[in-house]
Amino acid sequence: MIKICGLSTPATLEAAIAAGADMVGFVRFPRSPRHLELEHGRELSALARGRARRVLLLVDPSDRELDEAVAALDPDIVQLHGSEAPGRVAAIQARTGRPVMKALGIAEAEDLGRIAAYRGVADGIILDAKAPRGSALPGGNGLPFDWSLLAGLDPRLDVMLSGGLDPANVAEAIAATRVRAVDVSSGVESRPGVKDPEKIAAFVQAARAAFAAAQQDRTEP
Ligand SMILES: O=C(O)c1ccccc1NCC(=O)[C@H](O)[C@H](O)COP(=O)(O)O
Repeated sequence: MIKICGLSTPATLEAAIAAGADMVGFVRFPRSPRHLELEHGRELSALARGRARRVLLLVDPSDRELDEAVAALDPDIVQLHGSEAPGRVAAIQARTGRPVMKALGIAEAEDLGRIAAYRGVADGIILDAKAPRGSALPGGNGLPFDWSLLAGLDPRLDVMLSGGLDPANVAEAIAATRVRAVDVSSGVESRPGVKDPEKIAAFVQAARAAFAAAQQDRTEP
């Protein structure tokens, strides 16, 4: 699974789909350079319908914000990138009728302990770099975390790796962590909020090759 997050123009959305992205992410967070107004989000999401899984990213949404955004973007998946507790994740699943992925910020080994509370509740877990103190954004900061922290993770736990990935490091990240899903935003941009079609294509190509190599390693006797 490859997710390109923070898409905000038809051209870059088309570039992500043409490159073979499995998921495309749309951000609703007013402080973000990737924030989409509802009508803009509705148009972009409609372009991707049936071509890639559309992920609506929200941060601690109220029920009203949730309802408005889901009605406009009609996402296939909701991604929660704030401090939503497991009970709120379950409530959002029930309210929207959509699968919910929960992002958890990771900086040190003990942060991985939070996975247990969401396992069996969230439909997917994204491990992202914890936002630096004082950062305006809870995600999308272009910062990696220490991938070696994932060495002890239960291999049956399918997580999506995020944070500071780019076309040059995604293969190393996949080889180091053995994840089967990756997520990128800043690493395929020319500046904050501006996606670069060439970087998107390079990222998807590098990730696909690395997934294929990892799969071969798993199946070889
Ligand atoms: O991308 C944003 O602007 C954003 C804003 C608020 C919450 C989350 C946000 N992005 C989350 C993502 O899904 C990113 O893809 C993820 O954090 C990785 O970002 P990056 O390190 O920039 O690749």
